[in-house]
Amino acid sequence: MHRIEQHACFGGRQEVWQHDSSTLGCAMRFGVYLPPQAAQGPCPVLYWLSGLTCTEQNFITKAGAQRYAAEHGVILVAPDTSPRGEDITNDDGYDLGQGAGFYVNATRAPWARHYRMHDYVVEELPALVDAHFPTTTARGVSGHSMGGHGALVIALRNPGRYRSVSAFSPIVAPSRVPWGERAFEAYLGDDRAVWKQWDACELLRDARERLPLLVDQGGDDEFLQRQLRPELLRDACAAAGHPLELRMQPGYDHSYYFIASFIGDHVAHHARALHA
Ligand SMILES: N[C@@H](CCC(=O)N[C@@H](CSC=O)C(=O)NCC(=O)O)C(=O)O
Repeated sequence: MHRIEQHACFGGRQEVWQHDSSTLGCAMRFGVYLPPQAAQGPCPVLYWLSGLTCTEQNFITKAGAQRYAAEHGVILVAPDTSPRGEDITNDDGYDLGQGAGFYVNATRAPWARHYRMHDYVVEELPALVDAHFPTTTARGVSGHSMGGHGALVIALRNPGRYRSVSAFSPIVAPSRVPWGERAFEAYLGDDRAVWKQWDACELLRDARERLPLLVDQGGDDEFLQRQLRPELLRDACAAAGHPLELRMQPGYDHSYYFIASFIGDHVAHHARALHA
């Protein structure tokens, strides 16, 4: 593993690292923000999962989260959104292949060989982060859009592994919207029963842990009705008795301007659980 960027930032350091991933079978990059408190001792980690078309750069350059991570003494880790490389299967569309890993473990050829973003985010990356940086065992997970889906599904599939979860504009029911249907058919095949294992609204029914969900959704989001459908999450949480704070934010779109406007609330939400 080697460092490819280092910048002073709010008294701490924003870094980008590259390593060879055994899970994905390719080189991967991730951003890590080390708050000033990390120079004195271990800090908890908030994992951020970005959306379609993103790399490790979008969140670290656009969300403005470092200010709040420095305030709360939280390490931020932001991985890329898929395996990458010329020899890695891709698609011409922005919503499949590189930049669109959907945080699942693909089971279908030709995707299954490299597209294992769930295991990368849940197993390999935290082990690497914990070995190289001053971390405590407390972890939270958050993300945007495809990454919001990833955060919800990863928390629901792995009870006990995360202390907090939140999402911006998440794809809450990928089995029922075009982005998710296209990705799941390619990565998982056409058996929709299998898709349910990767769909937050389905997983909520039998969740073994009831971590409170904080979700922000822009009211003027261009993807609101066709791809995101937050009402399905509201209904699934109500039916399962799962705690949800769904905040509709009038006038906000799907962009990182929206994320930057409310990321402080999300970092504070995670910090409360991670420092408890
Ligand atoms: N029409 C866009 C679609 C890509 C897009 O909007 N990506 C979002 C996430 S969408 C859901 O996962 C994003 O975060 N983009 C990067 C950014 O910095 O804003 C296109 O064709 O690119």
